[in-house]
Amino acid sequence: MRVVMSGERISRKVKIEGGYLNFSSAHFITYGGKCERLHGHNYGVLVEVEGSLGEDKLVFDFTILKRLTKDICKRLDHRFLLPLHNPQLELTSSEDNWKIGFNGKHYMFPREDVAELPIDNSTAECLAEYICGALCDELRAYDTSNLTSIMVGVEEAPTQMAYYKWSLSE
Ligand SMILES: Nc1nc2c(c(=O)[nH]1)N=C([C@H](O)[C@H](O)COP(=O)(O)OP(=O)(O)OP(=O)(O)O)CN2
Repeated sequence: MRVVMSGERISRKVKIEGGYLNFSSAHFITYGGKCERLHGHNYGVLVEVEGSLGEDKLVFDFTILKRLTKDICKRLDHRFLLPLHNPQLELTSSEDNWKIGFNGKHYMFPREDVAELPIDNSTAECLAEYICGALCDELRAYDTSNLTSIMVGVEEAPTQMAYYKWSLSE
């Protein structure tokens, strides 16, 4: 094993990307006082976890990380991504439906087709933050004492991606 010199810093990370780490969903965002038309994306997700080596010489088990992330993707797949906290949208729910209004335009979605998300807007940035939070909740069941950060990237298209990084310690 290599001797670490004083002042040297080692950093390690594991990354999962591709495969089933994706979801195909409908959405629109509000921005610049406007509301986009309803459309969809084939979103891709990547996760990077930084930290030191644990007892088994893993930063974190890829297999577990993939399964947890895949499960979160499944909850979003083939659904309309509803940002529950968007102040520009008028949201009305009934037992079976969500009605969404913006400046006199209205959409109605069956509840079962909707992913109700506690976010302000379904931008790639907010989706990355949501997925990161959901992943951190799931990771509570595991020993994460060696981890220093978790980053989630959400790709709307190969040309555009947003990241959210949560640092667990300095
Ligand atoms: N930083 C961000 N910018 C934009 C986001 C976002 O989430 N984060 N989202 C959008 C829209 O949702 C839009 O769907 C982006 O799609 P895009 O493919 O860019 O739309 P265009 O039709 O303009 O581009 P084409 O490449 O011609 O398809 C906007 N910005």
